[in-house]
Amino acid sequence: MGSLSQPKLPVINLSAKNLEYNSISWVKTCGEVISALEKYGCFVAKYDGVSQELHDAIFHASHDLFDLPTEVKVLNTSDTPSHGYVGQIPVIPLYEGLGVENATTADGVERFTKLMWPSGNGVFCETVLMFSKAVAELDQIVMKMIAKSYGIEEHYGPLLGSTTYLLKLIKYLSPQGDERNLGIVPHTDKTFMSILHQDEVKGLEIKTKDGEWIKYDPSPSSFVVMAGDGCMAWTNGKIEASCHRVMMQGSKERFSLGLFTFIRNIKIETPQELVDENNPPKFKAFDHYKYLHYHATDEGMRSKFPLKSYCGI
Ligand SMILES: O=C(O)CCC(=O)C(=O)O
Ligand SMILES: [Fe+2]
Repeated sequence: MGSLSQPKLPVINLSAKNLEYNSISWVKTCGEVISALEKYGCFVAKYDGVSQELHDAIFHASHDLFDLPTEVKVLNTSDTPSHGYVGQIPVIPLYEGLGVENATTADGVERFTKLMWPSGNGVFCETVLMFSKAVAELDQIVMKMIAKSYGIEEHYGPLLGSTTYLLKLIKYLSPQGDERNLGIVPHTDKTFMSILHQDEVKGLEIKTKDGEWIKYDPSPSSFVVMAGDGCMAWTNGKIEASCHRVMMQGSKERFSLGLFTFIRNIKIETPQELVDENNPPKFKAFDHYKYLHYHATDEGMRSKFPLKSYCGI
């Protein structure tokens, strides 16, 4: 495609008021969500579950967090690869991230807050919990739509019951000089679903199936809803995880947030409804956390398509 037409991601209104379950507008929106996910593996959701005040508060909280000394931030460790503190990585020197595990529960957020601020930080704790819960609702709206569209609603119940939420707070330094610098290398998320939100500094790019990079234009009421490898396996590849990267430019630092879902205790397994002679099964049932550990091995990191290397049929 020529440079005249800037490709854009579909924008879909998922605000609560026009989304009564199974209403005419719900069914219509459902169709838009599925076609966007099948085409791009992601879309931009307009969502009013996070107010402008909460948007301001969460980025304020994020600035406070990254202002802490590195010795404190590295205390955030995790048994799961890339769930704790990630920073000072030679291939992505601009990137720093901290994961809050079980971010939709008071216990999870309190544990993280206590680690970072032993004497407490009530505002941080409340803000993170409120933001995570609001964005988790958006995830559940989208998941219900996927399940309904594919006629696999009965399989969504157990999945929802086993869903855990990781909130990742991310900061990118501005590149030195005026080149475009890689903030994060092209990848697909190893999550089930990812919902990304950010401040006004651009940089997120999504690759289309034709290999073009779409530049995301952020706003406080916009969220990028993106399928991860887990969703790809569950839907038998009908929805592909989208490849994305962050390119940093200019003199401003960039702050972003990802609410990431993972499936604990049950295997991710393609429902029989999505398998027939024209659609043979593509992935074996697998344990999501074991997959995350596999991805962190040399073999997993070298693989061009780790989901396929791990559990492809
Ligand atoms: O910063 C962003 O917008 C994207 C972050 C990302 O892709 C990730 O953490 O997996
Ligand atoms: Fe990502």
